[in-house]
Amino acid sequence: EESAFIRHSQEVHNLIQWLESAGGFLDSRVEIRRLDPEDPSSYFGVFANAPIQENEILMRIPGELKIQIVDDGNDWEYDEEVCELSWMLKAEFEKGDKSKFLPYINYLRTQVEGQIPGAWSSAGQGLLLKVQGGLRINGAYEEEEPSSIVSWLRSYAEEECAVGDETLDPHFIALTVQRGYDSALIPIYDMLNHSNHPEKVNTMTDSSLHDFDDEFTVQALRHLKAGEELHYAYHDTSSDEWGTPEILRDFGFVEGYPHTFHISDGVTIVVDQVESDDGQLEYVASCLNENCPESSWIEEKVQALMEVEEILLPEVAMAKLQVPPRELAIIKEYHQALLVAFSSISSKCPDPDT
Ligand SMILES: C[S@@+](CC[C@H](N)C(=O)[O-])C[C@H]1O[C@@H](n2cnc3c(N)ncnc32)[C@H](O)[C@@H]1O
Repeated sequence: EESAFIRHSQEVHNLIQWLESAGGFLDSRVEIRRLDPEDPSSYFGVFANAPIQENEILMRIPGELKIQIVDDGNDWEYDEEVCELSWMLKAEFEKGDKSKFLPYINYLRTQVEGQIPGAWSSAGQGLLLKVQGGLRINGAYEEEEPSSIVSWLRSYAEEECAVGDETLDPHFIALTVQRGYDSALIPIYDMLNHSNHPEKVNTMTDSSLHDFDDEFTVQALRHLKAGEELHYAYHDTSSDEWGTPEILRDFGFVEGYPHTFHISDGVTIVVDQVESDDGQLEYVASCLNENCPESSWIEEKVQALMEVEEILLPEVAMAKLQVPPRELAIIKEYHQALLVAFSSISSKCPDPDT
């Protein structure tokens, strides 16, 4: 009993009941549970617990369950959407039991603060900035300062989303960015985790995604095996400028391979991990359109990352910098991802002196 409770959580149970009572649907072969059912601190994901055929409907979310910005016929800018949706979320939190999204709000209340770099401790933010160095970060429309990987949230809270003198609690902005889909927060669907690995992306949504108020349908992209986790790609890394650093900024984790780094206009490094003939895992890096950065640039980056590793990581290990363990683990993963990317691409980069 106890373990079933930890596995599913009361909040998730209530969420599914709410979905069904509103005329929505979640296939009984689809289970929402913690990644590690035995660990009550692990996060949630969505799994197929029996085989499912290609194209079968996995879930249907009625339009009225979505928290969605009002379609006023205007083309909203990205930051306007994020701010508007975040204010709407705050309003629902403040309605208490009177929110018509109560089961959803109660689930979101379980989400702790500090999940994304913008909400990390200042020690964690400082260390991440050292790892990031001058590496490019993209916004919705243009390049941002590399430091915006941590500073954007505060800037949204105090500037972009402020209304007059009233600033917005950054936690609502973080929740919206981590879980929102364009102009909407979509309960249940937002329990799916991210992957951009071609073999792991296994769900698709219908075109009603961008239609206001419409019901929202998720289908199996291919045959699903029992036990498989359901994923979709939070960003189409081939068509927009969101790569591994931007996923870290917005969602608070280092994605699995393949990794993508948009390092300057028209220059993108993609790194994949593949199994070689003798069964070993190895990294294969390439530059999109064979547009590679200069070798001196790569050398500089590798050098800077080695310095961070040699000087900072042991220091942090001695707890001098007091970076919380969860943040440190993510920073180390990111550091490693960058080092792998730059050292594996270097042999393919032109040396201007030759
Ligand atoms: C839309 S929610 C997905 C549901 C979430 N895991 C939960 O427990 O409610 C997005 C958040 O889930 C986590 N997440 C999603 N995909 C992940 C992945 N591939 N690895 C690690 N964390 C991931 C991140 O915290 C992210 O900000």
